[in-house]
Amino acid sequence: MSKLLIDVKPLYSEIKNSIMDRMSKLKKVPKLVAVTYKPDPSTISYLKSQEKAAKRFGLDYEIFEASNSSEVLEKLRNLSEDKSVNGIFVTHPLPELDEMLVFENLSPEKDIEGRHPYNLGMLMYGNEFFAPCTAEAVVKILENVTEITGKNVVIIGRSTTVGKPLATMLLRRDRSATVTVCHTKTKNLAEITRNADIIVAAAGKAGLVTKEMVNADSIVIDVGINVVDGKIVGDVKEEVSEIAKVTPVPGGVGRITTALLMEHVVKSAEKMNF
Ligand SMILES: NC(=O)C1=CN([C@@H]2O[C@H](COP(=O)(O)OP(=O)(O)OC[C@H]3O[C@@H](n4cnc5c(N)ncnc54)[C@H](OP(=O)(O)O)[C@@H]3O)[C@@H](O)[C@H]2O)C=CC1
Ligand SMILES: Nc1nc(=O)c2c([nH]1)NC[C@@H]1CN(c3ccc(C(=O)N[C@@H](CCC(=O)O)C(=O)O)cc3)C=[N+]21
Repeated sequence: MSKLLIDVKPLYSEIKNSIMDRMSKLKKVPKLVAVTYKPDPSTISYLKSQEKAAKRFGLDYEIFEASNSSEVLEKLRNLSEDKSVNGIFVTHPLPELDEMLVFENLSPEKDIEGRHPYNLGMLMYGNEFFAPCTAEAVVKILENVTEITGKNVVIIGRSTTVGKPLATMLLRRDRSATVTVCHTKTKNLAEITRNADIIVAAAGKAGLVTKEMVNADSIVIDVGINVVDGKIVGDVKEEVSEIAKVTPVPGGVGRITTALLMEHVVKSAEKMNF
C-alpha cells in the first residue's frame, strides 16, 4: 500500500538557503553550545542531529555534558556572559533541576529555544522572535501544506516544549485555528481526533495514533521521537499513512526543528552584530 507522506524537503531547503545567505553576511562564525545532564535517548538523538546540522551549515557547535546539576547552572552563567556564544541550548527533561533555577542562570537573549519566561511571555503577545523551535516547525509545515484559518486542530500533549506554545501560535489572529489540547486525562481521545482537520501528535508514546483515530481528510503531524528496539519511531502508527497524510519520522518535524534551532542561532548572531 502506498504511503501518504508529507514531504518537508522543500521547506528544509528554504530554511537552509536563508541560513547560508545570512551567514555569508556575518563577519564571525555563530556559535551554539548545548548543555546536557544525564541525556535520555530522544535527547541523544536531538544532539546528534544538532551536531550534523551545525556542521552542514558551518556553525561552531559544542556539547557540554555536566557531571552534576550545579555544574549545569555554573556553565549557563558563564555561557550567558561569553561574547563569543550566540545560542545556548539546554536539554529537557533535566533531572534534579528546577526549571526556574535554569532560567535564572540563562540569558533570554541567548535562549534560542524560546523556553525562558521572557520569550514565552512575548509569545503570548504574538511576538515570535524566539519561538519554541518544534512549535514553530509544526506551524511552518502546516502553512506549507494547508490553510490554517478556521481549521479544527487537535494537539495531543500539553508540554511547555511543544503543546502549549503550539496552541498559542495557532491561535494568533493571522492563523486563527480552533485549537483543542489533549492530555492523559482527556476522555474519548479517538472521538476528538476523528473530527479534527489537523492532528498533532506530541505525546512521546510510540503507536498512540491509530487508523481508527483519523479520517481520510486529516493532516497528521507526528512530533514524537521514540527509540524502540534501537530505532527511531514517532507517535503515529505506520498504518495511518495508508489513509491520511502524515509527516515521516525520522525526516519530518525533527529535521525542521533542528534547522530552525540553527536559524535562531544566526538570528541571535545578527542581533549581536557578529
Ligand atoms: N520532533 C521534534 O522536533 C521533537 C520531538 N519531541 C518528542 O515529542 C514527544 C513529546 O515531547 P514533550 O512534549 O517534551 O513530552 P512531555 O513528556 O513533556 O509531554 C507529553 C505530553 O503528552 C501527553 N500524553 C502522554 N501520553 C498520552 C496519552 N496516552 N494520551 C494523551 N496524552 C498523552 C502528556 O499528558 P500529561 O500532561 O497529562 O502527562 C503530556 O502533556 C517526545 O517523544 C519527544 O521526544 C520533543 C521535542 C521536539
Ligand atoms: N530542550 C529540549 N528541546 C527539545 O526540543 C527536545 C529536548 N529538549 N529533548 C529531547 C527532545 C527530542 N527532540 C528531537 C528533535 C529532533 C530530532 C531529530 O532531528 N531527529 C532526526 C533523526 C535523527 C536520527 O535519525 O538519528 C529526524 O527526525 O530526522 C530528534 C529529537 C527534541 N527534544
